[in-house]
Amino acid sequence: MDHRITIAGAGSIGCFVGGLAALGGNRVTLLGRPTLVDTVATKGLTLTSFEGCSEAISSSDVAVTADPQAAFADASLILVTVKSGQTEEMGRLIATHAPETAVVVSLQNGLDNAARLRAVLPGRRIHAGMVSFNVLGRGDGVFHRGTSGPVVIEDVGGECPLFVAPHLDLVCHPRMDEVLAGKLLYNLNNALNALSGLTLAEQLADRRWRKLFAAAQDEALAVFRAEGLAPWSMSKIPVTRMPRMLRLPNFLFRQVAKRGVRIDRTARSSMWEDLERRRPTEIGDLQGAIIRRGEKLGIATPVNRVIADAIRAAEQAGAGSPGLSPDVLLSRVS
Ligand SMILES: NC(=O)C1=CN([C@@H]2O[C@H](COP(=O)(O)OP(=O)(O)OC[C@H]3O[C@@H](n4cnc5c(N)ncnc54)[C@H](OP(=O)(O)O)[C@@H]3O)[C@@H](O)[C@H]2O)C=CC1
Ligand SMILES: CC(C)(CO)C(=O)C(=O)O
Repeated sequence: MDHRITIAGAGSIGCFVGGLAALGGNRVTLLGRPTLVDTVATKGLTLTSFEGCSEAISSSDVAVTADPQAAFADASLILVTVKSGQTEEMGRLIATHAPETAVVVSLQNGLDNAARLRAVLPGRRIHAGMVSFNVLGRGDGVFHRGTSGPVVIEDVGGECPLFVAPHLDLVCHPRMDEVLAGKLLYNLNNALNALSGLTLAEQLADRRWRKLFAAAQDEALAVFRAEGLAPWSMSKIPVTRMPRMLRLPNFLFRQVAKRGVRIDRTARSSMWEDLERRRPTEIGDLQGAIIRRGEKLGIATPVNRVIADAIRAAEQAGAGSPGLSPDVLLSRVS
């Protein structure tokens, strides 16, 4: 079915998913900041991918505006793609401007963005969602996908708002708490990648960074286990086995990693981009979620705390990625 889709917060994920949805025949409107509006209105979008594909979407095939009233007026499906810190604000814009019948899907990282939307949009149809792949903006309306994986949308009582979008693998799942817990386990590396200043491929090639990532995952897995939550695996490698895999020596890790998420040479975490652009990061919704849940359960999370503190220091310094050595963090956790 063709939808009238509004992208609520057009940045990396919003432009990529929205652009492909436009290519799939949906009527798409991007709600974005004025600079993005100017760029897309003049240059359209160019979407490239680690698989080598490249799609151009002309400005006549996708509407773009900074005006929430115009963006939401006749939406049938709203994809929320703002950072977690802006969820409530975007929810309130939806409450004011969007038809009651519009279905809302959160395509954000973190565990509870759909719940936050439900709190500001009572009575509306809200679905959690999860984008497993990475997208970075390259300027001039170009957005590049650097890793593999599906988009997962919550099946609520047999209803799941799928839409046509070439190149996207869209799937439904009834247990988004498990899917989002599985994604959070990957996202625990966002901060490490941002602190390293390296590409994901360079950073994960270094066993010292992988040991930090594994230790952060161990803490999160202990929290999820205590909560009775079984995290979903995004790749053929069961997510519960990832800490062991990450600790392998380089030559073995390289072999096993071939079965996991595919990563191209340019990909970096969205948190790296946040630091570089001097924007607040989502650390409170990633490491922070594990720290808070651990506190409630009496489970210690010292590694995630060290990582979160380092990100907060980098945010305050406002100088982009600090380009830390993993040894600095390892000395703080041991
Ligand atoms: N990038 C990635 O690879 C991935 C990201 N995600 C998740 O997806 C979500 C979105 O991330 P990402 O796409 O990177 O974020 P971006 O910051 O690139 O995109 C969000 C955009 O929305 C804009 N925005 C916020 N509020 C408004 C508003 N009221 N009106 C118009 N524009 C607005 C923001 O502008 P401004 O910055 O000025 O506020 C920003 O440009 C996050 O939760 C992230 O964790 C998930 C998987 C991968
Ligand atoms: C890198 C990736 C795909 C997984 O951690 C991500 O979600 C992000 O950059 O925010």
